[in-house]
Amino acid sequence: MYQINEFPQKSDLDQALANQVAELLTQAVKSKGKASIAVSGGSTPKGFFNALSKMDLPWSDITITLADERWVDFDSEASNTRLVHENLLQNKAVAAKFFHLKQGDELTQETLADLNIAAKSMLLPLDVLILGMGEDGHTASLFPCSDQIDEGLAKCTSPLLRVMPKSAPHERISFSFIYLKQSKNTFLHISGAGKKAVLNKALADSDLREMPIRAFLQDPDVNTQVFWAE
Ligand SMILES: O=C(O)[C@H](O)[C@@H](O)[C@H](O)[C@H](O)COP(=O)(O)O
Repeated sequence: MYQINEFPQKSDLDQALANQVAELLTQAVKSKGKASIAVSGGSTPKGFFNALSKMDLPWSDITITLADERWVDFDSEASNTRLVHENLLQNKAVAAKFFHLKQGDELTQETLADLNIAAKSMLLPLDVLILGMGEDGHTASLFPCSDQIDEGLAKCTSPLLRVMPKSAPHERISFSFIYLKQSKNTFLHISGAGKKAVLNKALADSDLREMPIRAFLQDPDVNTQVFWAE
C-alpha cells in the first residue's frame, strides 16, 4: 500500500519529511530507549539530511544506517557513508550513532554473516526507512538488472546481501526486501517530473522483478508514504 504526498517545492518536502521523521524517532526513543533509521544515498536526500540534522532529537539514542552501500572506501565520491557523514551526521545529529554497512576491505561471506548478526541485534526492525528510487525502478540496491534480484525480493533470506548490478557501478551491499518491509515507517523520497513518471509506471503494473520499487507499493503489509516534489 502507499499514499502519495505532493509538495509545491523540494524545500517544503525536505522540511516536512524531516519533521515527520523527527517525530517518529522521538516517539521510538521514548517508548523503547532507542531508535534506528536507514536512509538512502543518491542526489535526492541532501536537503532532507540537512534539515533533519538540525532537529533537536535524542540523537545519542538513535542509530543511523543505510538501506544500501556501494562497497567503496569512505573517501570515494561514490560512498553513501561519506554522503551521510557530510550531510546528516552534522549539526545536532553529530551525536547519533552510525552503523557501517561497509566494514573491512572485501565483502566476503564471513563479513556478510557478521554484518547480518550485528544488524539483527542493533538495527532491526527499523523504526524509519527512507527509500530512494532510480529511473529503472530500483530501490536500495535491489536492481532489476542484477542476478541477485530474486534473492533480494525473496520471502526468506538474510537481512543483507551482496549485489552486483549490471547497469550501475560498484559491488554493493543491500538490505533485502523482506527485512526492509518490517520497518515501522517507510518513506519513498523522490523529486522531479522524471521520477513522478517512473512512479506512475511502477503503479501501472505489477512485475516486481521489472521494477523492485513495486514491492514497497503493492505489499499489503507495507504502508509506504511517498513524498514527491516537482
Ligand atoms: O546507493 C544508491 O544509489 C541509493 O541507495 C539508490 O537506491 C538511490 O536512492 C537511487 O538510485 C536514487 O538516486 P537519486 O536520488 O540520485 O536519483
